[in-house]
Amino acid sequence: MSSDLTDRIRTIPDFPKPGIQFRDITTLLADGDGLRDLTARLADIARPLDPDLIVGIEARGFILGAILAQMLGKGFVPVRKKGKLPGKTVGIDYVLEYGTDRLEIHEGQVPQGSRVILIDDLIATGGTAIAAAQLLREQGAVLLMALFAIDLPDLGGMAALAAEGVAARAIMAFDGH
Ligand SMILES: O=P(O)(O)OC[C@H]1O[C@H](OP(=O)(O)OP(=O)(O)O)[C@H](O)[C@@H]1O
Ligand SMILES: Nc1ncnc2[nH]cnc12
Repeated sequence: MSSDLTDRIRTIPDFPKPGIQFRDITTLLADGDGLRDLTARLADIARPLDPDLIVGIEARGFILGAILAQMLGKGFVPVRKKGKLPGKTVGIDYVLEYGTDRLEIHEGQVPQGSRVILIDDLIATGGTAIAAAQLLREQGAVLLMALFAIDLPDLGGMAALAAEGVAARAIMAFDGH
């Protein structure tokens, strides 16, 4: 837990709907020291695992994931929401609070047997990360770890990932929704 980094996260009440405390990483990203310290800590966790690829989840996982991939000298692969990728895709449907959504990657960008680290800015219920993990495993990837800047432990996402056999780490934690 890093209080310095935590202090750089802005909390916006009632966004995008009443009762949600939105943990906004843009204030940390806009702070050069904060961005350097956060990405250094992510890289310290990821580097010893010697991944082949960093896979980031749309949208804020792209920012951290691309920086992490560059720091490690590895490639970056985006997991996008339905219909955004131009090439042939493989995907997975997953259940949201209301209805379903779909995550997709470009076919062939996560080769069978590749050792990958999955990254996103935040884990809440874990639904998004679990769907992405399942998609990667369906491609035959070895999922080394899921990494997050922020965990919301009250929503149980890290526990849900553990129940799926996915190792996971987060740099910061915030109480509440
Ligand atoms: O653990 P979960 O309950 O699945 O929630 C976590 C997801 O929610 C946020 O993305 P959001 O859905 O806001 O999409 P965006 O990054 O495209 O704005 C966050 O960046 C994670 O991807
Ligand atoms: N409280 C929250 N803040 C920012 N992103 C989120 N995604 C899901 N819950 C969130």
